[in-house]
Amino acid sequence: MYMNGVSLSSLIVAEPGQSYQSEKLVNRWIEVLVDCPGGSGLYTYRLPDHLEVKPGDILSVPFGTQLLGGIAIRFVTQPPVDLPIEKVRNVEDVVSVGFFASNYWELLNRVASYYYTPLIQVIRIALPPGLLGRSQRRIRLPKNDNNETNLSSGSSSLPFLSSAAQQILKLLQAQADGDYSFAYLQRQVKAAYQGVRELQRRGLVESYLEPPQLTRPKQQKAVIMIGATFERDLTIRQREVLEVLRRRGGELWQSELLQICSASTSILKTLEQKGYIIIQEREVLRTAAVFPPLGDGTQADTPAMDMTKILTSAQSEALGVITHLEGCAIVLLHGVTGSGKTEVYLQAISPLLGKGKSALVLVPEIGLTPQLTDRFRARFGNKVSVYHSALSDGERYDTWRQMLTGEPQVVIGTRSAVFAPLPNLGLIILDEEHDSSFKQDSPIPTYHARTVAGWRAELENCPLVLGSATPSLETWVSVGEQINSKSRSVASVATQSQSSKLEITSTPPTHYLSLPERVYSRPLPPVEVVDMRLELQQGNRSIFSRSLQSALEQLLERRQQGILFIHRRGHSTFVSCRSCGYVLECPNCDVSLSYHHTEENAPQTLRCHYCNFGRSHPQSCPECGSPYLKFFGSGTQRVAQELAKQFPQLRFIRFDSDTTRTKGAHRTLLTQFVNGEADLLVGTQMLTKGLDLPQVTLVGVVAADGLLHLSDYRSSERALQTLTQVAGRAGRGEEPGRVIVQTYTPEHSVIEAVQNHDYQSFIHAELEQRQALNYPPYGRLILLRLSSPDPIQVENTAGLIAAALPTHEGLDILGPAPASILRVANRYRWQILLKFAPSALPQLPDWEEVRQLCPGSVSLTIDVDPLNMI
Ligand SMILES: Nc1ncnc2c1ncn2[C@@H]1O[C@H](COP(=O)(O)OP(=O)(O)OP(=O)(O)O)[C@@H](O)[C@H]1O
Ligand SMILES: [Zn+2]
Ligand SMILES: [Zn+2]
Repeated sequence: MYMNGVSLSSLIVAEPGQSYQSEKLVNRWIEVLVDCPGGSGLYTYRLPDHLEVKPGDILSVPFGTQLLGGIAIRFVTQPPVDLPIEKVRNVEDVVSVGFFASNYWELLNRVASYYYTPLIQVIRIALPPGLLGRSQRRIRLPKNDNNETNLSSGSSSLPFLSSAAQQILKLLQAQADGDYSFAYLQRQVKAAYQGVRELQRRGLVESYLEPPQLTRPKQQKAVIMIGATFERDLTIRQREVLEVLRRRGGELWQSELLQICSASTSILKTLEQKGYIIIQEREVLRTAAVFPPLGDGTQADTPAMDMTKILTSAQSEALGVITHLEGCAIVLLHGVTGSGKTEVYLQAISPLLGKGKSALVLVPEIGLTPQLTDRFRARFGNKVSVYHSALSDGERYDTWRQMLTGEPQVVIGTRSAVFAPLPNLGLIILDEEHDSSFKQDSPIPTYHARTVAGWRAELENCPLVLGSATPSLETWVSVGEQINSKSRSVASVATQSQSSKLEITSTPPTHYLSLPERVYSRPLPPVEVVDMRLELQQGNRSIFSRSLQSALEQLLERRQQGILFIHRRGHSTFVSCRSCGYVLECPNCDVSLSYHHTEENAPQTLRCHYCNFGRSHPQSCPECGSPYLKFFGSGTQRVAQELAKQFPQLRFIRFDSDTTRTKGAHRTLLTQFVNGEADLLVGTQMLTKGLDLPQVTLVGVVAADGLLHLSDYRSSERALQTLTQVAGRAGRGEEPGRVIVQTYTPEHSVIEAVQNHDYQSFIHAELEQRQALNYPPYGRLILLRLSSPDPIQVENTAGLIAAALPTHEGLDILGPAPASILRVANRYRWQILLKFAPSALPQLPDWEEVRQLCPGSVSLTIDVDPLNMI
């Protein structure tokens, strides 16, 4: 397999065939993963005697009328019962031995076994779609040491070869590169298959799998401004568009410009005709569509101005530890919000690239990445690529190939990027490691990128850095606990001036590194808690407390910017009738519908946040006909409406999954905000994840209560993380910040911890509770999720399974119980929770047997270490 003139197989195969799981060649049946349009899956083939195959090899197999590439997955003792033996076809050949580097193959196997998932499902997430189907088997003359095609051996014909072999050799020698597709040779030469085998045996030719050619580079329209004066012939609208373009330096992608201005292409055509702009097709590397940098260049790091920063002493101490690590180690970088963790990452990666190594940077959500990607790109230029599931197949494929070149590079991606096939990995960074989006709930494997990253670091023998201002309790216990119990006597970590570290000698070694202060010793913002019960008692019926109202007014006066955090998107969480109390519900799920009202003239809709069912908002109650329908609970839209009513001069941008649905929307909205086109950013969870906007001085939490009262054992931890993170967006620049948290339960321990910036005391109290109840990080959980369109069958099956589970000490079986929302998308859901001490693991049931208890209509997902219990 060759790409860019480099042998792919030599890159990704460390030691071909050495440490694959040793499955003995006792069976003649093998399951092969075939992946092409029209047929994707695991198929059973017969192994001819003369072929030696190991799992992980690339084979060529007949499929319909084609010959396709496939990955050997595992040997089986017999073909599936429904497949008559005479119908089983033979593996045609081995194309590439050890396609996967052995440690990568080992990683996939570990994921499969820990998450009780068939290996094929794991390979599926690791490989870009359609890889095998699009690849082509080729035959070539071997290269000599100078990488030139070795033609000498065959300049005269070799009499001991069969005629097919001679003909093939002749064809290859006549061709400049000595290289043909196997399909071509088969058309040209009779018995080409035997001929090729014969030549391969004698080492006269090689067989390899060539991935598809890069599809035509993607072209995208760019708008370029020409001429600087605006004449009278312009409408106001046209002038606006030009103004935006000018403010952005005179060049923008057309799609982006249209999005910012909410304009149509016709306006650009007119401007082009009038000679103000030109529209040009430009080539974009699909992996690198990040032009232009966020903002006007004064806020974000841009190539022109980005410089390695002089580190604070805590940063440089942390960096020193990280850069001196040898081999595998797990590092918790616990830095308060705005302490400059990203700068540590950047400087830790920099020397690696020089040594020919690559780095993997995992982030929670793609909404976060425009800023982070810009920073990395500013530092490392085109060595940076982005890999996440929202990429198109083509983009994913390009990036995947780019990684396999082995060039030292930095890959930034979301959880699935933990499988990015980077050879020569020197460092893995998992930023905002506490974030639950690193966990996949479905489909299987229900992996946690942090767990997989730990294995990967071990197998690649490189460090893993887990960064957070609010570390997860899991990480805290595995890395930070010891240092923490020591420093508990220290008054408060925030007053420690030096970073502290501790090495715990276990395998792999762990390090706790702390950045207890913000850069330039900027203070963490004071947090004011407002008791909304008192507001109401004192006659304030607005959703904004008096305190928040005056802060918003101040914001306007001082021309500063702020963020308003709301727990939910949409307008209201439910709509009900004032006359009869009827609540509008989703016909498919057991939840109420949320009211959505997107724009001035858009139709008002009711939407289900679980299955996305939508309907128009009724004029009157479907039950009693009363016209008085009332909205309860406030989402982002409602808050936006209230803002518009109470603060008409305040310009705001809504930042939630409703407004960031289109590609590039995150970037566009943030750019507008950075450029001062709005005073306030109003949004959900998305705001909490790593945004670095120095001009933000005010953060308001409209209602903390929605976060506090979720019914699972992690809700306090999660609430504190979210609130601390959102509070941490304030006061990151020169102006000090302030935070206002509105709540009906100001005495809640989470609220107190946010107010005092005291994460550690909270952790201790929380850990004690977890330990008492044997919840993670002390005990382990496995959640069996059952669902079916048939309510009776799923309940019965849940009962059957629960009864069949082994009972022994140390294994608690909770349930079966209906899920907290029984029906979603017309499927009824039941669950069984297994809780056990890690040592109980070997006595877990045989999941295959458990699966057999499920009738066809009931599906079972085994969620290992579940985070989301709904
Ligand atoms: N040594 C330094 N000197 C000056 N500025 C710095 C330094 N280190 C980082 N910064 C700047 O401080 C700001 C905050 O840094 P960064 O975004 O990395 O914080 P963080 O620790 O990741 O915060 P959070 O956890 O809240 O996302 C950034 O604008 C960054 O450019
Ligand atoms: Zn009614
Ligand atoms: Zn629904």
